[in-house]
Amino acid sequence: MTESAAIHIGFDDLVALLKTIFVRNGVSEPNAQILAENCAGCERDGSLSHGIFRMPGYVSSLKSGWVDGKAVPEVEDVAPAFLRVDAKGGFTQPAFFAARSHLIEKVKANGVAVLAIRRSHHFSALWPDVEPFADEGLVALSVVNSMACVVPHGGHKAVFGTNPIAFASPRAGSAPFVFDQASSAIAHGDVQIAARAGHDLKPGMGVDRNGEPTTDPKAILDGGALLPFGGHKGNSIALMIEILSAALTGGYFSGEFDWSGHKGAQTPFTGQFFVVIDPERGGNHAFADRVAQICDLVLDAGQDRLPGERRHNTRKAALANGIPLSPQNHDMLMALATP
Ligand SMILES: NC(=O)C1=CN([C@@H]2O[C@H](COP(=O)(O)OP(=O)(O)OC[C@H]3O[C@@H](n4cnc5c(N)ncnc54)[C@H](OP(=O)(O)O)[C@@H]3O)[C@@H](O)[C@H]2O)C=CC1
Ligand SMILES: O=C([O-])C1=[NH+]CCC1
Repeated sequence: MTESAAIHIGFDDLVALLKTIFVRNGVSEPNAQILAENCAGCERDGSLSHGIFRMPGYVSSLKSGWVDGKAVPEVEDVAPAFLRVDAKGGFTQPAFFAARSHLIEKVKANGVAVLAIRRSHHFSALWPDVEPFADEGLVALSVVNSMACVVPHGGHKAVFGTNPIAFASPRAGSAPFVFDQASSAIAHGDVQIAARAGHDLKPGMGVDRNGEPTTDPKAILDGGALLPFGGHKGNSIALMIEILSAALTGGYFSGEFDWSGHKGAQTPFTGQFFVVIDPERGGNHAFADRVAQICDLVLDAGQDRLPGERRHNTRKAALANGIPLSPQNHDMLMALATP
C-alpha cells in the first residue's frame, strides 16, 4: 500500500468500527469492546497478521456457530497462586479479563500466580495479553495452542498448532522488553498473507500435501503443513505449549477439536496458560535496571534492535498520524459493519 493511498483512522474510531462488527455478529457488548480494542491494537502496532486481516475470520467463525460471542466466563480460585477459567466456548480475551485483576492480587500476595484458561478461542497476537503486566512492573509469560498445522520435527502429520509464546518484562528507562513469536517457522496468518499477495516463502518453512519441502504458501495451505522453527528445538517448545495450554488447563490439543460440523469456523478452540511474577520478590531491588543492562549489552554487541521495538515505533506513528488502512481493507470493514 502506498502511503498516499492509505486511509488514516484514529484508534478510538477503529475500535468503535470493529465493535460494531462484533456486536452485529452476535458478540455481547462487553466482549465486543475487549475484542475490538485487542484487534485495533494489533493493527495500530503493525501486527498485521492479527489485526483487521482477521475480521472476516472472526465473523465467519461467529456465523458458523463455532464460537459463542456472548459466553460468560467462569473464574475458579483453586489455590493461593492458581486461577482457572472456563471460557465456555467463547473468546479467550474476555475470559482473561474476567480473571485479570484477581490474578494480579494473587501475584502481589504470593509473588507468583498461574492462570489456566480452557475451552477458549484465541485468534489474535499474544503480546496484548502480556505487555500490560510489564507496564505494571510485573513479569509475564503466556502460551496458547491453536489448530494442527505444524508437523513435528522429522514427522509426517500435523500435530501442533503454530503455538506462540510471549514474554514481557519491565525495563528501566524504556518500554518493556516484550517478545511474541510463533513456535512454527512462520505464523499461519503470514502464510495466508503471502498466498494472497502471491509471494513465495523462505525455504524451510513448510511442506506440501506430499510432505515435500515447498516455498509456495498456497501449497502449504492446500493440504500441506508448516514446520517448527529451529528443527527439534522449536519442536520441543511447540510440545511444551501443548502441555501447558491444553493438558494443564483442561483445553483441547491443537489436533483434538472437531470443527468439521461448523462450515466457516476459523478460530482454534484450545486453551491458554499464564505465569505472572512479581520481580520484587527476587530480592534484587534493581530488577528493571538489570533488565535494561542486559538489553543494552545485547544492542552494544550488535543486535539491530530488540523485539517489540518495531511495534512500539509503529504505534507511535499510528497514534500521531492515524492507523493506515488500505482502501480495500477500509471497504472490507465498512461492508462487515453495514447491515
Ligand atoms: N493466536 C494464535 O494462536 C497465534 C498467534 N500468533 C501471533 O502471530 C504473530 C506473529 O508471530 P511470528 O511470525 O512468529 O512473529 P515474528 O517472527 O514477526 O516476530 C517475533 C518476535 O521477534 C521480534 N523480531 C522480529 N524481527 C526481529 C529482529 N530483526 N530483531 C529483533 N527482534 C525481532 C518481533 O518484534 P516486533 O513485533 O517488534 O517486530 C516479535 O517480538 C505473533 O503476535 C503471535 O502471537 C502466531 C501463532 C498462533
Ligand atoms: O497466525 C497463526 O498461526 C494463528 N493465528 C490465530 C490462530 C493461528
